[in-house]
Amino acid sequence: MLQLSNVSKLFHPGSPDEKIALANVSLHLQPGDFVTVVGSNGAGKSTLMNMISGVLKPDVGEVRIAGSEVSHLIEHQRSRWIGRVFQDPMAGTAPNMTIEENLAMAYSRGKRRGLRLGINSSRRSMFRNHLSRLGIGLENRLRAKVGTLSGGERQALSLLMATFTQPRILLLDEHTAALDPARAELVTKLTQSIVEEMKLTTLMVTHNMEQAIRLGNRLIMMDKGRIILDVNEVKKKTLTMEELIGEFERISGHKLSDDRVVLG
Ligand SMILES: Nc1ncnc2c1ncn2[C@@H]1O[C@H](COP(=O)(O)OP(=O)(O)OP(=O)(O)O)[C@@H](O)[C@H]1O
Repeated sequence: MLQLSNVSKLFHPGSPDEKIALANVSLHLQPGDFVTVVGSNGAGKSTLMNMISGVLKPDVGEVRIAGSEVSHLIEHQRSRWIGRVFQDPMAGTAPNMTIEENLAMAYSRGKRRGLRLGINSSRRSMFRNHLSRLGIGLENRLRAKVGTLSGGERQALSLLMATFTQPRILLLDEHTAALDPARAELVTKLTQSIVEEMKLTTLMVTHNMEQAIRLGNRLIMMDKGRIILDVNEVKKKTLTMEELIGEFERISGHKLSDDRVVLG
């Protein structure tokens, strides 16, 4: 479903600020894979997500989604294949628009102009059905401005919007990191159920090691622009946090330097 082949990205090449963000990264995700991504500060996790979503283009290498080469396509040209939820609850939604307007916008994403429909009663009832699955009462607040929702409610809505049209790839960029523990757990549970139900191919960056081990069927660890550890479903089931951090230090040759790391 997703194939990165020998992808490299260098920022400010040839200058004293030169940074290797991705170094010859290859990654292949099967349909329905749910991969958690961990690593130290500056390891290249966000660059990897940006490379998949089209915010960045590789200097070298190629990106394929569902068999099509998309390396040359910019972000909005890939948007119908990709759903993304960011760390910042303000990022995925339009605060001055209502819940139903936000959902209508998400629903029309990637559709041809003529196929875009406004908000009518059948659409409203479809939105209500989707919202009720979140279990937080948003189905009764269709006309509330999104800016009035709490951070957790906004992230739940962002998740729904990102997955509304069954994207080929779902990118979760530390999407629970800015929430308090109870809200983070709620959004994590919603993520699990939506991903499982829709069988979405998912990549989730997290600084929470416990979450990285508990969720998904595969875990990759990055350091200095490379994937240094790739843990499969069987190994992940028995993996402990101590082993994961020990493996990181053994392979990378240095301590896991992550000022945001959460050990669970
Ligand atoms: N737009 C940019 N311009 C210059 N350097 C950049 C840019 N984006 C990222 N980098 C550099 O590329 C490297 C990888 O950064 P990236 O943000 O992908 O890491 P990360 O793993 O997401 O880190 P963190 O967990 O700290 O957010 C870092 O050295 C970073 O400073």
